[in-house]
Amino acid sequence: MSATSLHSLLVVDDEPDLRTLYELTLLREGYEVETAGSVEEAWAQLKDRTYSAVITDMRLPDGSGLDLLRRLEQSGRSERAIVITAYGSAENAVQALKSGAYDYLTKPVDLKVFRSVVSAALGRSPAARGAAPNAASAGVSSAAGTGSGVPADFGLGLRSIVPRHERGSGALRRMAGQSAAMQQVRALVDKVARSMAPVLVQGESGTGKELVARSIHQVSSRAAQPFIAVNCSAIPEQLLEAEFFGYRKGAFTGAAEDREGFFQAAHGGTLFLDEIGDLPLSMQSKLLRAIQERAVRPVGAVAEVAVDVRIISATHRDLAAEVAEGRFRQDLFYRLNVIQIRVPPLRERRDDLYELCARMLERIAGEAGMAVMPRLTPRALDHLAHYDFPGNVRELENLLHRAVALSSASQIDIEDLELPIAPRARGAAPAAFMPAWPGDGRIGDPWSHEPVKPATVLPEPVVAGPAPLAEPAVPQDLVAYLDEVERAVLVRALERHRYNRTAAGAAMGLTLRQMRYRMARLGIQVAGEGLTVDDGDGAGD
Ligand SMILES: Nc1ncnc2c1ncn2[C@@H]1O[C@H](COP(=O)(O)OP(=O)(O)OP(=O)(O)O)[C@@H](O)[C@H]1O
Repeated sequence: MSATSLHSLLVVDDEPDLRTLYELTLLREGYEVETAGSVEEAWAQLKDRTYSAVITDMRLPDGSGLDLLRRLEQSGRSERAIVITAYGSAENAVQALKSGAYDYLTKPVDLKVFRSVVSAALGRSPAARGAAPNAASAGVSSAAGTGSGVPADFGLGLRSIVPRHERGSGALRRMAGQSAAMQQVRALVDKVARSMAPVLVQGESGTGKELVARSIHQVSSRAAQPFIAVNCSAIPEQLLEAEFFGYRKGAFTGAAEDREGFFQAAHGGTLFLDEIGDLPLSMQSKLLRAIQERAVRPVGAVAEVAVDVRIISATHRDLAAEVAEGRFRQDLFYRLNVIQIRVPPLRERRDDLYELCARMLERIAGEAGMAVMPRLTPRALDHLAHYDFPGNVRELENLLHRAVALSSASQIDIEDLELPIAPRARGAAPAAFMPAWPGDGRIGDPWSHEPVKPATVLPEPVVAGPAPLAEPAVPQDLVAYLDEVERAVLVRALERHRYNRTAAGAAMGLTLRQMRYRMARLGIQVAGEGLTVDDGDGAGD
């Protein structure tokens, strides 16, 4: 018995010829197949037994495929559903996905696509597709264009491929925040992970859109397959087609070998298209075609290659407005926006700030191998509470990284934050920041070393008014700034290791020789039971 015959399928279509065609195709794949010609007939069979999947035509004599889908949903059945819709009826396809279909097929059904959609629905790995593009396998991104029209470095805009060891883990757990908004995001992630429906993640820069996309992938049945993240805005227009669809050797000057594109690299998995709103119109129509046909034609190739890819896209733009302005194709918008997840900016979910700080500080400290997790003083947290975070969670993350590097003690105070707003008069964090995190003083509590109950820290509720907007700080002298960061880190490491240079260096992956060099360069000297630091001009290179 082959592995596929473990799967039983119910095919529902009222046209006998098509029914037979589908049946034969599936039997040849090794599945066990039963058929029905109407909604009621199908339902009667479903009452008798469970199938692995139901493949149904949309138009049936006694109702529609959607009726069958709803019944399956309402009775909590485990079958995955695939709906076959008439050509060009995007509305029906979208409707089917929204009603819980795993995927849809359009007529006339391409049997290759048919087989691959069914096997994806059953959680079988698609056929191996050869190697990913070079840059892709290196997992590197480069935003530099060549300007010559010749793609010198394929993989432009390619942000990452989930490394094998990270697959199926992490992103959802990493997503912090218990605000109503984040709970809704999590619930949606869980719901949409079960289908193939395209998802559009909308939100300002740095809100966590990619984290949402990774979470969907990791929760989905595609988790063991690649997750390819692409930044559409980083790819020069003339390279887009080759980057997305690949190319054949000799297709243009410099094409010395066949190369697969993002679609082929994501085969069986998820393709995350970040900044989709930045794709030029010409590429939008090619992308639409690839999504509709589930096939791509590499530049210079004659034949198309079938691809099984789930698309998740993201944008910080209002895509509906872009459509109205004629900058984004309506039909593509319709295809991508089957399910929308909006990730709110940090200032709209201020309740999450406390937990975010706690989790990030814990992670930063863990990554840096610090014995004690640095904590925010109440003053510092109050200060953060009055900042609007135009760069959202990413800005908070960067700011905490910098603060950990700059603060010489295990507490992070206002000065270490370097926020571009003036500190308020000494006071409490506003009520809007009442932590949803249990302030129990454990390692995850960023407030202080002591167990602090919010009520004792927040004597009087203050309603957070709109915080003044300001440009994030940019150092006026980057070299001096980075030296300052490095100096603070070295001093802290030396203090932690009782001024033993070998131990302090080893803790940071430096040899004694490297440590000596850096200390000399930054004017740090061990003097008896302490340090002298000369941060003036004296420190030679
Ligand atoms: N809810 C969260 N919990 C923990 N970390 C988060 C959360 N949201 C975002 N982050 C972290 O913030 C950083 C930025 O997130 P991400 O890259 O997903 O944002 P984005 O919206 O995709 O940004 P951009 O629009 O610039 O591409 C990442 O390091 C991510 O891990």
